[in-house]
Amino acid sequence: MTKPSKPNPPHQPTKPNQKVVAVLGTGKIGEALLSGMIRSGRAPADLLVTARRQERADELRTRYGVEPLTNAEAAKRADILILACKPQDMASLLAELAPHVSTDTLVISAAAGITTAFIEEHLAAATPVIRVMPNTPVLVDEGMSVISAGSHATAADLAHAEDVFGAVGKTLRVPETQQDACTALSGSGPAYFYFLVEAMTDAGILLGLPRDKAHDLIVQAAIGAAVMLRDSGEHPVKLRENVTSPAGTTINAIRELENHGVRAALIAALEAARDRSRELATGNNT
Ligand SMILES: NC(=O)C1=CN([C@@H]2O[C@H](COP(=O)(O)OP(=O)(O)OC[C@H]3O[C@@H](n4cnc5c(N)ncnc54)[C@H](O)[C@@H]3O)[C@@H](O)[C@H]2O)C=CC1
Ligand SMILES: O=C(O)[C@@H]1CCC=N1
Repeated sequence: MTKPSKPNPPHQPTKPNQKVVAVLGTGKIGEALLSGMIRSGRAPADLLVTARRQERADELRTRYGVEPLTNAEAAKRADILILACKPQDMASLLAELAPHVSTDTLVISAAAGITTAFIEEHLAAATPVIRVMPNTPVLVDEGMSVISAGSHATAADLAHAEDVFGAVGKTLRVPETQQDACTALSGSGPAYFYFLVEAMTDAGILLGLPRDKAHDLIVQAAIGAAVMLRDSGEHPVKLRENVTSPAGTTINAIRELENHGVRAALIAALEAARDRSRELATGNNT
């Protein structure tokens, strides 16, 4: 593949060292990242977005003051491209971008399953590519973004990725071989907690509580438990034991969770998510 060069004149960022970042595919995670970058102090003038529908482009301009462009224009102007389309749309997006991405553009994919090798094959040789698996709590600056370098990404490229994603939560570097597992645990992770809250709220209804009270109680229990998990330094088993009084209420609930195979269900669920991530690797899986 021939090596395209950057257009002249380049986009001028508002700060001399500020990279221009483009989000290509501004759905749920793309918009969450965009809003996070703005909250973290990036000027809307240094942020570019692309959207397939005009209505969506107008919405993003109004909401964030960013400039919606075509994918080709964004690829020409940005220093960093964040690809946030579905894995199934990745091949066609890359085909559209390839003639316009120069080898000094950092390409970051947030798509589940899609490997850095797959992206590298579609772009000019030596294009730096990084795979990142964020999660939706980037919306509240409590995201977890798991980062792996492709074969041409440098330490400076990784630092740029950590700069972008670190502004909206934590980051963790892993070998790319662990990305499918991390996608199952962390990328999809928030959904499991929402599912548990939903189910426990239903349990509260069964026990006769109004839905809003049941919801508030479970959400606060979740927040308290999460903060203790993060800050107490205690193992989760110890934290659970501290709640579980002899001949008390909690142990009766735990026995039912074990009887119903909840632990095994969670292990199977995450394995299924990991397998789906692997299936999506080629992007052509519906
Ligand atoms: N939703 C989540 O919690 C997470 C999603 N991801 C990944 O992020 C990606 C997007 O997921 P969602 O935001 O949930 O999906 P979504 O369906 O909300 O967003 C995808 C967006 O990409 C746009 N798009 C598709 N092809 C395009 C193209 N050629 N040019 C410009 N825009 C294009 C669509 O119009 C849509 O707005 C997926 O690859 C997913 O694996 C990663 C981590 C977490
Ligand atoms: O469900 C999905 O495929 C995406 C990737 C991780 C979270 N959401």
